[in-house]
Amino acid sequence: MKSGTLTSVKLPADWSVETILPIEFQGQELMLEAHAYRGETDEEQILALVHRDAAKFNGSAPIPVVRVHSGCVTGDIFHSLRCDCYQQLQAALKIISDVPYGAIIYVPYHEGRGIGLFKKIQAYALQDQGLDTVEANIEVGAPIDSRDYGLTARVLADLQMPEIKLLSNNPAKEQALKSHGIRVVERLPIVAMPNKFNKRYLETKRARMAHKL
Ligand SMILES: Nc1nc2c(ncn2[C@@H]2O[C@H](COP(=O)(O)OP(=O)(O)OP(=O)(O)O)[C@@H](O)[C@H]2O)c(=O)[nH]1
Repeated sequence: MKSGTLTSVKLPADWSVETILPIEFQGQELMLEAHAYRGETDEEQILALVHRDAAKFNGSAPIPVVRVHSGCVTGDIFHSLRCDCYQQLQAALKIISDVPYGAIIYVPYHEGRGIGLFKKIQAYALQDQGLDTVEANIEVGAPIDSRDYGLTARVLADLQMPEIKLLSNNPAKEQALKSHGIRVVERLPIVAMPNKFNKRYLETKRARMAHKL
C-alpha cells in the first residue's frame, strides 16, 4: 500500500476495542477513553487514550492536541534518567487533560526507536563505553530509527483525527505522519529538563537527529 493512502482505508472492525479508563494523575481522577488497536501482526498493538471535554467544544470538535509516544519501558515505567521519555509522557498527559480535546497514541512496539528493549539495552551498554545513541544503534546492527507510523496514522484516522496538533520535537515524526496522510497543522514542542545522565543523549538528538531542542 502506498504512503499517503493508508488513512483512507477503513480499519477492519475487529482491529479495535474501547472502554473508559480512569487514571490517577497529579492526585486527581482523570477519565479517559481507552481505544486498543491491533495491526497486521500481534506485535503491532497501540493504545490510544483520548480526553474529550465535549461541554467545552464550541459547536464542532476542535483540532485535537496529540502526542504520539514511543514505548519506553525504562523511562515510562521506571522513570529512567537516561532519556526524556517519562517527563515527556507526564507533560503530554498534563497538556491533553487541560485542553478540551487531546490524545496520547502510545506505541509499545516503537520501544528503543523501533529496535526493541533488548537491543536498546545493548545500545546503552555501548554508550557506557563512549558511543553516542546514533553510533550505538549502528554498532548493534540496527537502523538509527526504524519506526513506521503507518498504523499510527490509520489509528488517528479511525479516531476521526485526520487533522492534529502534534506534541513532538522530532520533525521526522511529523513528516512521517504527513506522508501517511495525517494533516499536522502545528508541531508543539515538548521539552524536558536535561540532567547529567541524559545531557549527551539530548545533545545527540539535537545535533545528529535534527530534533528541535
Ligand atoms: N535505540 C535507542 N533508543 C532509545 C535511546 N534512548 C531512548 N530511546 C527510545 O527512543 C524512543 C523515543 O524516541 P526519541 O528519539 O527520544 O523521541 P521521539 O519520539 O523521536 O521524538 P519526540 O516526539 O520529540 O519525543 C523511545 O522508544 C525510547 O525507548 C537510546 O539511546 N537508543
